[in-house]
Amino acid sequence: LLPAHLKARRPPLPPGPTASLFASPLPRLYPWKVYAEWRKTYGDLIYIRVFGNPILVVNSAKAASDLLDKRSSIYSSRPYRTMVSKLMGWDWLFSTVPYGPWWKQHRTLFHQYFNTNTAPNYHPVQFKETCVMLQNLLTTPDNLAHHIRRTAAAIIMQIIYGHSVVPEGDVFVTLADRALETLGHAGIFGTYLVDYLPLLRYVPAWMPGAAFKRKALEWRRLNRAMLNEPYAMVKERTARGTAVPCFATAEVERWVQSGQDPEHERVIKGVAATAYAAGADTTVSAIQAFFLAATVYPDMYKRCQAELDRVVGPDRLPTFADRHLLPYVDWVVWECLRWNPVAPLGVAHSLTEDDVYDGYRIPGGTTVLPNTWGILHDEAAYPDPHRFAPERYADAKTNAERGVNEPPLAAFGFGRRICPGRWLAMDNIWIAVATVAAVFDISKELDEHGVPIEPSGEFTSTMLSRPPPFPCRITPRSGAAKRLIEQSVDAD
Ligand code: HEM
Repeated sequence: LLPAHLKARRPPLPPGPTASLFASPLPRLYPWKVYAEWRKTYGDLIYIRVFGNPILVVNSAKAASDLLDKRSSIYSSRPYRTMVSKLMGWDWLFSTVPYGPWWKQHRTLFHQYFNTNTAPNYHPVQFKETCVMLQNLLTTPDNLAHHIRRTAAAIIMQIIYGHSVVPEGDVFVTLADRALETLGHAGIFGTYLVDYLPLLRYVPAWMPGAAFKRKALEWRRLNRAMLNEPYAMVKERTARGTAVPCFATAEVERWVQSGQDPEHERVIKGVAATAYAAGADTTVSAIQAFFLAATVYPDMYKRCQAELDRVVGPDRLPTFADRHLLPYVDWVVWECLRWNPVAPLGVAHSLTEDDVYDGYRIPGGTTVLPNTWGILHDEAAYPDPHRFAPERYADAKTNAERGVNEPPLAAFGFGRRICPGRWLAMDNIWIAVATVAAVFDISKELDEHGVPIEPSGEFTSTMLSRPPPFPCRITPRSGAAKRLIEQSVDAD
C-alpha cells in the first residue's frame, strides 16, 4: 500500500523460487541439500513464500552469524505452530516458546543446571550408563540402536527426575517416546495446513476433513502424560521423604519452601520435560553417526584406538580425567556433529521486526531456517566436506589463519537460542566414543559369501537426521577388554 515513489526506494526481498498458489515450493526430501544447491543460483539468502508465510533460508556461516548471532535481539523468536503448540499441547516445550519473559524464565532455570561449570556433576552418571551400554553391546551387539537410545534416556532421566531406567520397557521412557513420536509426525513445519491457516483450528473435530483435530486430541493425552507423570512421581517421593537428588527434586523442594507459586511450577515441569524431549534423541543420532564412521573409515577408528592405547593403556577404561590428553577423541566428536549434523536445518527462528541485510529487505514475522548442513559442508570452510576426517581439526592455528575447519559449533544453533544442553551433549558423545573405541573393534558385517556389506552412506531425511540401521560387527578387542567391560559397572 506504499506510494509508488516509496515502494521504488524499498530494498527488494531476497531472491528465491517463485511461489505457487496451490503447492508448497519447499523441497520434500533432504531440503538442506537442495538449499545448498540453490545457493549457487540464489546466494546466501533464499526467500520463499509458502501459502503467504515468508521463509528465509540462511545458507552461509557469515549470514547466519550476522543475523542470528549479531542481531539476536530481533532474530530469537520462534514461529508459532498451531498444530504442535495449540492443538497437540506442546506449549510447555520451551524450545518452541516465542522470545519473551516466559521463555527467559525457562532458559534461565535450565541454564542454572546445565552450563560449563555444572557439566562435571553429571560425569559419574554418564560414565555409569555408558558402561551399561558397553555391557549390552557385548551381549547383543545387533541391538546397537536400542542400546544407544537406552543410554541417552537413562542419563537424562537420572539427571532430571532421579529415575533409574529399567533395561526394557521403562514406563516413563515409553511414555515420553510415544509422545515424542507424535511430535516427529507433526514437527516438520508445513505437515498440516492448519500451520499455515491457523483459523482452521476452529473447525469442529467431528467435521469431515478435520482428521487433524481428532489426531491432535488423541496425541494431546500422551503429551500431558509425558509432562505430568514423571513430575508427579518426584513430588510424591519428596512428600514421602524418599526423593533422589536430581533437578526436579531440588526444584520441587525450593518451590515448596518458597510459597508454591503455580506459575513457577509450570516452569519447573516444562524445563524438566523439555530436557528429556531435547536431550534423548539428539545425542543418539550423533553416536549412531560415530558407529557408522567407525565402520566405513577403519583407519580413522584405528587412529582413535592408538591414541587411547598410548594414553590410557589396556588395564582400565578411559574416563573424563583423561580427556585433556586425548585430542583425537575430541576431534572425532566434532566430526560426528559436522559430518551429519543432527538437526540439518537447525531449529527455526522467527524475526520479530522488519530488517535490511546485504541490500535485501526481510519482513518481520519471517521464519528463518539456518541451513546447518550446508554451512558445515561448505567446501571453502571444510575442504573435502563429505569425508569423515577428524584430523582436519589438528592444526588449530593454521586453520584459523586460513579460515577453515573451525569446531562445528553451528551444529548447536545460533544466538540467544543456541542449544543450552551442548555441554552435556558433548560429554555424552565423548564418553561413548572414548570407551567404545577403547574396548571394541568395529568393522563391516560380512554377507553369506564373506564379502563385506557396504552401508548405504545415506542419512534419514527427518528433522533429526540419523543413519538408518546398518549392519556392522562389534567385537571386544581382546580377552582383557572383555573382562574390563564385564567388571565396569560393578567397579564404578
Ligand atoms: C548432539 C546433541 C545435540 C544437538 C546437535 C543439539 C542441537 C540443538 C539445536 C540446533 C538447537 C536449536 C538452536 C537454535 O535455535 O538456533 C537446540 C536447542 C535446544 N537444545 Fe539441543 N542439541 C543437542 C543436545 C541437547 C541436550 C542433551 C539437551 C538437554 C539436556 C538439549 C537441550 C536443548 C534445548 C532446551 C533447546 C532449546 C533452546 C531454546 O529454544 O532456547 N540439547 N539444540
